[in-house]
Amino acid sequence: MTDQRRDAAPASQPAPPPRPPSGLRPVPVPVPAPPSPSPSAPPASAAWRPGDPVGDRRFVRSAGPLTLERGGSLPEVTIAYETWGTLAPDAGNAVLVLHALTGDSHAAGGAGPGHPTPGWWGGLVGPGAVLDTDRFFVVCPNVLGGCQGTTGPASAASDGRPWGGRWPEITVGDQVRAEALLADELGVGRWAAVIGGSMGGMRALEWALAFPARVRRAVVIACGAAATAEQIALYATQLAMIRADPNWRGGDYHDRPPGAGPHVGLGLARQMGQVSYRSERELAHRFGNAVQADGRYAAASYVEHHGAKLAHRFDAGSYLTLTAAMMSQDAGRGRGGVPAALRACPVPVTVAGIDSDRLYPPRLQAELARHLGTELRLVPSASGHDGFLLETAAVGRVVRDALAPAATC
Ligand SMILES: CC(C)(COP(=O)(O)OP(=O)(O)OC[C@H]1O[C@@H](n2cnc3c(N)ncnc32)[C@H](O)[C@@H]1OP(=O)(O)O)[C@@H](O)C(=O)NCCC(=O)NCCS
Ligand SMILES: CC(=O)OCC[C@H](N)C(=O)O
Repeated sequence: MTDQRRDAAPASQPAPPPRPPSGLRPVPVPVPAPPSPSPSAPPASAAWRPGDPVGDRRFVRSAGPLTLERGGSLPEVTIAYETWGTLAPDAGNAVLVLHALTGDSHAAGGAGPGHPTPGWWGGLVGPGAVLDTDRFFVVCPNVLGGCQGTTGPASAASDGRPWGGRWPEITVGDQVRAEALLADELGVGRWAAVIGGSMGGMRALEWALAFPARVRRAVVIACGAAATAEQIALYATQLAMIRADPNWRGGDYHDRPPGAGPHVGLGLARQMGQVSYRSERELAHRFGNAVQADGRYAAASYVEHHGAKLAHRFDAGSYLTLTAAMMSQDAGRGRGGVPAALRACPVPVTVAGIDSDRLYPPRLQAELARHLGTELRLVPSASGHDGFLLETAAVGRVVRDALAPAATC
């Protein structure tokens, strides 16, 4: 596989001089850092076999093609994943944890080789934790279309060149069918639970609908049944920002020199996304209309920081294909519509939302809960949508309650 972060920002730029906030500042240049080879890609060595470890990650490769919902297929799919705990002989203790848009397989554990940051749900996974690894075998795969080891636009296609602009449109259903290949490989016939937030929640729901016999319980957090007009509008604008970057080149930039990718467009898309991930109240409280010593609005500086940070660690092609998959999310597609699909779901589903979430507002989880015939758990948080990552104690209680019946099954 190739370097999966070719859109990473170029090396050192001098800090711009302070200027008065005009609202018309030029496009910010991402914070400098030398692009490094992706720590997540499987070794290119011919000796590499599926399952061989890289850092804490392991990899499986599909035996054949993955047929895609929108047409076409991926001839071969590699899935990067991590596990914690021990799989019981009957495989009945396996729990699938699914990450959101820019997460990865590192749900728990410290930073280290292959992992620039600690696990994104570290408070929930571990010995004695809600997802008690003395009891459960926890599995977290990197999503199809991602850039942390699983096949995505930055990966090599059959001709050895990056997929780039040839990468096909994928859906949430395709992502889940790729994850089912991993379950097969691990020998997990039925998950004790499938759990996810945001884009991970969409996949947890899809697992329950597409593979009900393989899911004992699902926990669906901070998402809806189908993309809303506002989400589509926000996402479409973010995709346009990436495509408007001249370095996007129709998606064919992965074999260009490091730093020559569309990191400006990706950073702008993340800036916009970042606003939607947090609550208006939180931004007002944290930043108000304060101007920093460098002359920038604190709120602008904050989103620029997040845009720059993502441009260093994520692939623009992955951001685009994953965002497009969320835009096309519709749990009722091919199932007679959302109400019918949810009413027919035989899997017990726990539905939770973040009370200040403006991107996936609680009305969406209320709709899910109503049609699924379950109650809605609302997590109080000032942090908006990102509350599913930040409110680990409250989210942990939701997961703990959902898993309680598993002890007696
Ligand atoms: C988990 C997550 C929601 C963080 O939320 P958080 O802790 O509330 O963080 P905040 O929104 O307060 O942002 C903090 C950052 O903004 C910076 N910041 C705050 N105010 C700022 C300002 N006025 N100007 C510039 N930067 C500012 C902080 O310095 C900090 O920088 P750092 O993250 O580089 O240390 C976020 O990291 C995320 O979305 N992660 C993606 C999911 C994930 O974990 N992926 C795995 C990564 S491999
Ligand atoms: C829509 C979605 O998956 O949002 C996730 C936001 C989170 N901060 C992330 O970067 O993954």
